[in-house]
Amino acid sequence: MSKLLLKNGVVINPVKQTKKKEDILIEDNKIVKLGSNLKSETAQVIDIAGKIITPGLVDMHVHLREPGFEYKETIKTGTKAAAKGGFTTVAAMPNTNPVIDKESLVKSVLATAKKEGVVNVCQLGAITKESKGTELAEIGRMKQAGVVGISDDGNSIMNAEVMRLALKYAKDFNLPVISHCEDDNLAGEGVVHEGYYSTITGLNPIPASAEDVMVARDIYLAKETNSKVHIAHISTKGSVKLVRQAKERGVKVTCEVTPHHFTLTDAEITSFATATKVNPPLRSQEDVEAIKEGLQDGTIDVIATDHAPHAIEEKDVEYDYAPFGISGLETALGLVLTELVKPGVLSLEEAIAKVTIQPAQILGLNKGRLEVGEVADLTVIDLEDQWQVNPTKFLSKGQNTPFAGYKLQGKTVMTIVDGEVVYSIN
Ligand SMILES: NC(=O)N[C@@H](CC(=O)O)C(=O)O
Ligand SMILES: [Zn+2]
Ligand SMILES: [Zn+2]
Repeated sequence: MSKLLLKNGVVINPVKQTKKKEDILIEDNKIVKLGSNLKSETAQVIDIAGKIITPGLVDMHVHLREPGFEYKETIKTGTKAAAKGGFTTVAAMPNTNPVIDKESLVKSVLATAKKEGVVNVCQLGAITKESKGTELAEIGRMKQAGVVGISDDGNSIMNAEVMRLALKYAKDFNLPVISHCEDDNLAGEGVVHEGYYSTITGLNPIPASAEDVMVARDIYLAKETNSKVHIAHISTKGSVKLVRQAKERGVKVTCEVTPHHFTLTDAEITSFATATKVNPPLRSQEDVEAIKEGLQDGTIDVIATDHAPHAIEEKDVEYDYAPFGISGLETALGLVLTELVKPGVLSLEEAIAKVTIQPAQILGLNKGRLEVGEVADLTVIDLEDQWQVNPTKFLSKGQNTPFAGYKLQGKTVMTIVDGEVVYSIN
C-alpha cells in the first residue's frame, strides 16, 4: 500500500471557500486524513511548507488533437502539459480527425487516453455528425460510451432547429451542451475583432455581434427546452450581459472564459504576430473589463484554457492564413494568479473554484473537492514563484502563445493524480 503524507501546506477548499494550514495523508489513491500534526511511520513525507494545495485543477476545454492531428499534439504530450500546468483532469474536444461523433470512436479515444494520459481525460462528443451542423450525432450511445458533454466546438451550429433538438436530446441524457457561439455569416472571413485595431491594421474584422446573437439564440433555446447550455470561451461585453440576465431569469446557462480573453486586448494584433490569432478573437478593453466583472459577480462560472496547439510551420504564415488557437495549458494558472488574484479581481478561493468544483459540476464529474474519502487528485502551488514564459520549454507540442516573455507570479510545483505524483518541479 502506497502512503504519502503532505505536511505543512495551506489547503484551499473551494467548496467551503476556506484556506487553512492542514496536513494531508493519502493512502493508495484516496485522501484518508486531513488535520494538523499528522504523523505516519510508513508514509513518504513531503514537506510543502509555504505552498498552497488545492483540489486538482479541472480544465473543461482542451484540444488534444488525437486522433488525426498528432503533429500538433498527442494525448501524451497534451496531458504532460496539463500536469505541468496543475491540471489533473481535462475534457477533450471532439474536433479531431475523425471527429468523435460515435460510440466506437469515443471508446477508442478513451482507451488511448487511459493508456497514454498522464492525467484524467474526459471526452466530449460531437453534437452533429462530423460537426457539420446538420444531422445529430449518436448522442445516447456516446453517453453510454462515456462522454461527459457534447460540443461542435470549432464550428457553429447555424441551424437553430438542429441546436434545439440537440438541447432536447442532451437533457434526456443529462449531458451539458457546450456551445461555440459564432454566427458564420457575421464572422465571414474575419480574423480579428472589429474595432479601432482592425481598422488600423486592415485585418478582416469579426464583429462582436457574431458572438452575441448566437449567445442570445442559445439562451432562448435553453429556456424553451428547459435544458442546460454552457457557452464556451465567452469574450464580449454583450454576451456577458446576456448570460447575467438569463441567469437572473432562471435559465440553465453557464459559461467559461479563457486566460487570454481576460488578459489581452485586440491592441496585441498590431504586432501582426499570428500567436494572437484565436477564436473568438481578442476583444476590446471594454470587453475585457466586462469579463472581469462577470468573473467577480459569478456570471462567468469557469476559467478554461481552450488549449489549441498548432505546429510552428502552420502559424509561421501570413495572419490571414494561420489557424486560430493558443496553446494555453502551461500559462493558465500563472495568468489566473497574476492577472486576477494578485490585483484582487478574485480571491484565491474564488479563482480556484472556477478551475475545480465549478467545471466539475457542469460536467457532472466527481472532482474538484478536497475532502477525506475523495480520490487524491491534488495540485501544489507556489504563489511566490516568479517566472518568465518560455514556449520552447513547453511540454505541449504547441508553442503558439502570445505570452512568450511574460513575467508571471505563481506556479505549479507538484501535481498528484490518483495518489501518484505525476509532475514535480524538482
Ligand atoms: N479556439 C481556437 O482558436 N481554435 C480551436 C477551436 C475552437 O476552440 O473554437 C482549435 O481547435 O484550434
Ligand atoms: Zn470554439
Ligand atoms: Zn476550443
